[in-house]
Amino acid sequence: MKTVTAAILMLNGKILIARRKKGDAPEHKWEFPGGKIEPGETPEQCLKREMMEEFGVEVEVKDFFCSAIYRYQHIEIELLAYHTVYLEGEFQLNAHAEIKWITLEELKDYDFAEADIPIAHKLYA
Ligand SMILES: Nc1nc2c([nH]c(=O)n2[C@H]2C[C@H](O)[C@@H](COP(=O)(O)OP(=O)(O)OP(=O)(O)O)O2)c(=O)[nH]1
Ligand SMILES: [Mg+2]
Repeated sequence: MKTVTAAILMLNGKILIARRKKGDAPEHKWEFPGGKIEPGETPEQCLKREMMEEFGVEVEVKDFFCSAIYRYQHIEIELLAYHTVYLEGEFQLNAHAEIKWITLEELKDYDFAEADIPIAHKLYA
């Protein structure tokens, strides 16, 4: 099982969501950005690194929010979601098709990766 981190990033009352690229399974789905933990990394270090790699922004990783385990056809992942705070940097799209800032109410209108659905529900509840 792969452990994957995901960022819950709120700014000005909106939450960041990112759409996966074509060819990047689960392709075209929306997610809370992040990525796989590398050897020797804490989840917090991983998420800070991923936000820099994927968007060129600095974040501070705060409290753990929730986790979800999901088995895709080729990979089983444990997704660890953390609250994060934006620190600095202009958002660049280094790894995603697009990003959006949406209200929590709007989460239900987006087609999220299966593993993210419980996280989105918990945020909206
Ligand atoms: N980061 C992230 N990955 C997710 C989410 N939901 C979900 O199913 N995944 C899956 C997709 C992948 O199978 C796996 C990790 O994806 P990833 O593509 O972000 O990994 P990574 O940034 O480390 O990228 P790479 O080095 O593997 O290219 O977790 C999510 O909300 N955030
Ligand atoms: Mg990623």
